[in-house]
Amino acid sequence: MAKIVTLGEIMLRLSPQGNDRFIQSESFRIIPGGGEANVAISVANYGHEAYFVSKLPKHEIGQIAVNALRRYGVNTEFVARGGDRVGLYYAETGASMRPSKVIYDRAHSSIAEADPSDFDFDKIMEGAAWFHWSGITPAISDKAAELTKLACEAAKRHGVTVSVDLNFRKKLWTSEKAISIMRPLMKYVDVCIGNEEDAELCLGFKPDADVEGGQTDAAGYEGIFKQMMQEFGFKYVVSTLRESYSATFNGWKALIYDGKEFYQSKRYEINPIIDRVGGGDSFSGGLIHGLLTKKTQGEALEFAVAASALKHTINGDFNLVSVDEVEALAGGNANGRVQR
Ligand SMILES: O=C(O)C(=O)C[C@H](O)[C@H](O)CO
Repeated sequence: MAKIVTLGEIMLRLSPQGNDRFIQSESFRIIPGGGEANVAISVANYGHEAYFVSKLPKHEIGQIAVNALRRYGVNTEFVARGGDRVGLYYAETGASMRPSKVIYDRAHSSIAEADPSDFDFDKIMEGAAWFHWSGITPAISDKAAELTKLACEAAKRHGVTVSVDLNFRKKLWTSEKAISIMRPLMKYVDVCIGNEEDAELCLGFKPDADVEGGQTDAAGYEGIFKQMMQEFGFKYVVSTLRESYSATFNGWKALIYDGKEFYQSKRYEINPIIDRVGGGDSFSGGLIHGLLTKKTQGEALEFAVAASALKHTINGDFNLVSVDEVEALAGGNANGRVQR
């Protein structure tokens, strides 16, 4: 299996019980998570040598996050320790027509204030097959954006495949700022993951005209994918596609383009959704495993979309599933019966 490195922030998610609102809560559950940490845990579950790179305080609250990574087999040797703050976010789970809500409390976290001297990126990338980051990392702070660039440069020096999940977060930066930082970073990227909204807000691509009811259909993606490929020369452009036409219909599928063929995965109907946070990250984790181990882009995508469909059934950010469980779903052998 391969050495896979991810860079970003792991936070503590503070959530009310069940569907309670923030203001009626007397206690919050602590759930560790963060885009790139979630990807590291996914690939560790698939048997890879996963390394998460970040900075966390030395105190016990920082240790909660380190322990969460170690519990699932992620190597934390390159998590620098120091600074004062672990990023927090509060997440309220919606119900029916009431949407879920996130409030960040992450400014001045240790990773937001980390310095290049906290990391030896050449050592980190040595022997790695894959480096993954997301648009959340450069959005955290200018210093974190600089770290992202240094990590990408080191990855390229060591011949490491680089993937990005564009992951636009409007509470962290504006589209103008995102475009100015993200576009120059695309020259390091081999595999670009993002929906049409991310492509517009992070990279400045305008969606095609055939957007129906606010959702671009699979055909509408072809134009955007072609433009992205032409401009940045990615090896693959990939997107998940949520088809939610009602509160109970949660269609979930994905698309991949290698510059020659568009492949569209099968669609899963996920009902009920237990926790959608981390759904995109579980897709990225599955895609990395798929592209590293499968023969075709189609097989890789089917693995990724099945992995992320399963994530929606699990509480917390992490996709705690094995290769066999994902293969069973992707291969049509999962029937929801008790496994004895
Ligand atoms: O929004 C973020 O910055 C997070 O990393 C929180 C969640 O873990 C992430 O959004 C899941 O993809």
